[in-house]
Amino acid sequence: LRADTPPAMQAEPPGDWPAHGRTSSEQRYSPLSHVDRQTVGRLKLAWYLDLDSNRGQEGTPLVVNGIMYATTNWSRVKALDAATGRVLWEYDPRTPGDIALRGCCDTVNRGAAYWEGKVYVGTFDGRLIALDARDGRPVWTTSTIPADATLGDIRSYTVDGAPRIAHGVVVIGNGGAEFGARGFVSGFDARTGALKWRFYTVPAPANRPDHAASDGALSRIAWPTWQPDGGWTRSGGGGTVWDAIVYDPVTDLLYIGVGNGSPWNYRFRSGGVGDNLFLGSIVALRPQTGEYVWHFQETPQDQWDFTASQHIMTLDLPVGGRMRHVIVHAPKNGFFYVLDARSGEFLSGTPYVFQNWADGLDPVSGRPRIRPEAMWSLTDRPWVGIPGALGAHNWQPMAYSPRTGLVYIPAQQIPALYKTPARVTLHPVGLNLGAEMAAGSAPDDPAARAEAAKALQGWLLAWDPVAQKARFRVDHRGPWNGGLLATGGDLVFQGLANGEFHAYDATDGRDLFRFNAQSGIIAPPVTYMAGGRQFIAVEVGWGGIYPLLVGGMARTGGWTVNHSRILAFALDGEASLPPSGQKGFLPVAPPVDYDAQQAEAGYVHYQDFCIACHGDNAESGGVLPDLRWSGAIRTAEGFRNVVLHGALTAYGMGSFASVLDDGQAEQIRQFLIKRANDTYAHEIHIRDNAAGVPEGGDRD
Ligand SMILES: O=C(O)c1cc(C(=O)O)c2c(n1)C(=O)C(=O)c1cc(C(=O)O)[nH]c1-2
Ligand SMILES: [Ca+2]
Repeated sequence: LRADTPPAMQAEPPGDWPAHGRTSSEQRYSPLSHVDRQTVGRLKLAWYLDLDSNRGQEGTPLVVNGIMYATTNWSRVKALDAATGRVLWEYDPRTPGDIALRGCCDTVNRGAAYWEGKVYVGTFDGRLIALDARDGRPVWTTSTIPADATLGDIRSYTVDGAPRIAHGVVVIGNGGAEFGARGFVSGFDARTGALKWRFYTVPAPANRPDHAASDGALSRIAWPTWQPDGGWTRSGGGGTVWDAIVYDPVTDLLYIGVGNGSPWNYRFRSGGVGDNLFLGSIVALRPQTGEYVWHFQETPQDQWDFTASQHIMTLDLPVGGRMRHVIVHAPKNGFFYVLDARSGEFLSGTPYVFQNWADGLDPVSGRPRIRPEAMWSLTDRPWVGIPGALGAHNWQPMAYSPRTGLVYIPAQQIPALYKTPARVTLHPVGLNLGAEMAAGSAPDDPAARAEAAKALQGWLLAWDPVAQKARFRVDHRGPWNGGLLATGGDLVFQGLANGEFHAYDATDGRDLFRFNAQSGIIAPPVTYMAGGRQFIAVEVGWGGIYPLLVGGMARTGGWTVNHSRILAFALDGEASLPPSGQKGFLPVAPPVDYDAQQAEAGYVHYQDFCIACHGDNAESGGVLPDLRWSGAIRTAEGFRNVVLHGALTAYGMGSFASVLDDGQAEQIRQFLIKRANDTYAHEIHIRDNAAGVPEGGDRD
C-alpha cells in the first residue's frame, strides 16, 4: 500500500525548497528526478562556499526562486545565487560570544523561514529577526525571551531552531533545559514582530497564571503532574521546544515537540512524583491563538533527556483498513510513534532501535512500561541506558518517500551512564543535570577503547510506518550522521560523520554515490532547480553535541577538524575542493610537571564545567580546542585569564568566575597537564603515517 500525496505538498513549486521540511508535511521529499538511479553516476560538485565559522553547521538552506537562504553557526544568514553559490548578501546578528556558555550543544542554527519577501531567523541569544529577502536588511527584531523568564540566576535561554509560519504568525521556541529553563513557544505577528501569544510547556511555581495561552491547560492538566515544591520550582522544570514545530494545514494545528526535564534528575525535580507534563510530549495548539488542543506524552517521568523535540512529520497512511492523517515521530526514546494528527490518538508504537529502558508500550494508551532499574534517580544505582541522552535519533531530520512508502531515519546508538550525584547543586553557569558527570570516562587503553567504540553505532534506517518494521539499513562508521533527503529520482541523500556525502537507492540502500567533503556532515541536504538544472546542496561542518561532549571517542567517526562549507552538486558539475591538508589538533609536547592530587580534583571540575564543549576527559571531538595542546595551560596566569577573566569571550569561551575560584581553575589546569602527559605519546604514534593525520591515512 502506498500513501497518497497530501494536498499541502502539491501546492509547493517543485523546484523550490521554500520551507524547513520543504512542505508543511515536513516529509523532506522533493519530486525532482533529473538526478536518479541511472544518472547519479554523473553527479559532481558544481560549486562550494567556504563559511566564516568552523563549528557545527546544522542548517537547512531554503531555496526560493533560484535564491538560497542559508543560516550557519552563530546565527548568521547568507543569500546566495543557488545556481552558482555567488553571495548576494550576508547578515550577521553579532551574537555575543558569552552566550555560547548558555547552550548545551554548540552555537548552531538549523534554518530560517521565508514568507512574503521576508527571511525570519532566530539568534542564539534569543532574538527573532525579520530580514528583507532582497538585501538582508533587518525589518524588525524582537526578543523571544520574556524578561521574567530569566528570573533566578540559573535560567538560561538560547534559540537555534528554525521558526515556522502559520496564518501570518511566526512561531519559535528555545533551548536551555540542561541549564535551568522553563520551556515555551511564542507566536509573533510576521509583519510587525508584535507578540501574539505564548504557550508555556510546564507550570509556573505555585501554579501561578502567566496570563498566557497556556494558563488553562497548565493548571487543569499539567500542574497535578508535578510535586508542588519539587526542585523544578527553582530550576524551571524544562520542557524547552528547541527544534520541532510544525504547522499542518490539513488539521489547521500547530504541533510542538517538548523537551526534557530540568534538571534531568526526577527525584530532585519532582520528588519522584508525577508524570511532569508536558515534558517529552507532542502538544497540538491553535496557530492563531496558541490555545491547547491535545497532547500525547511519549516519556513520562523523564530522567534520560528523552526529548520529544525530534522531527515531526505528517503522512496519510492506511491504518486498520482506512486512510488516516497521522503524525509519525521517532524521538530520542527509541520508539516509532504513529498518532492521529487531528486528535493525538495513539495508533501504534514500536521500538525502531535496540532499547533497554521500557518493556514496550501499553497497546491502548501508548504509555511506556518503564523498567524500575531505568529509574536511576530513584534507585540510586547507576544506569547504562540505551538509548542514552543523545537519543536513538536526535535533531537530524528524517525523510519520507511517497514512492517507496518508507521513512528514512538517521538512527544511532550512544549508550549513556546515568548516576545520581552525592548532592545536587544548581550552578549559575554550566550544566545543571542533577547527574554525576565524573562517574567514568572513556578508557585510554587502545584495546579497551576499541571495545567501547563498538557500542557507538550509526545507520540509515528505512522504516515502514504501516507495518512498523525495518525494511533495510545502511551501517555507517559511527553515530551522529547527517539528516536525510528523499527524491523523486528514488534516491536518499545523506552526509556522514566521517566526512562523506552519499546517495543511496531509496528501495534497497545500495550505495550509488560518494564524495569526500573533508569534514563531518550533520546537516540535512536539500534539492532544488536553478538555471534549468537540479542541484543537491548540503552544509558541511562537524559539530553539535556529540563531538563536543563525547570528545575523543566521537573521533572514531572520521575527520577530526571542522572545515565548514556549503556544497552544491549537479549532473556534470565542474568544481572540486582544494586538498584538505588537515592534520587534526596537532599535539604539542606538554609541560612535564603536575600535581597528581590537584589533577584528581581538577578532573571533577572539568567534567562539571568543561566537558560539554571540550569533550570527555579532556579529549576534544574535533570542533573546539583540544585543551591538552592549548597554549593556555602553560601558565597559571594565562589559564586564569581565559577561564576566569574571559580573555576569549568573543570566541565563545566566556568566564566561569561565578562557579570556579582561582584554586579550582588551577586544579583543572593540573588535570589538563596530566591528561596531556598521559596521552601525548599515543597521539604522536597514531599520526605515524604518510599523511600525518590521526587514525591512519589521508582520505582526499
Ligand atoms: O533541552 C534543551 O533545551 C536542549 C536544547 C538543545 C539545543 O538547543 O540545541 C539540544 C538539546 N536539548 C538536546 O537534548 C540535544 O540532544 C541536542 C543536540 C543538539 C545539537 O544541536 O546537536 N542540540 C540539542
Ligand atoms: Ca535536552
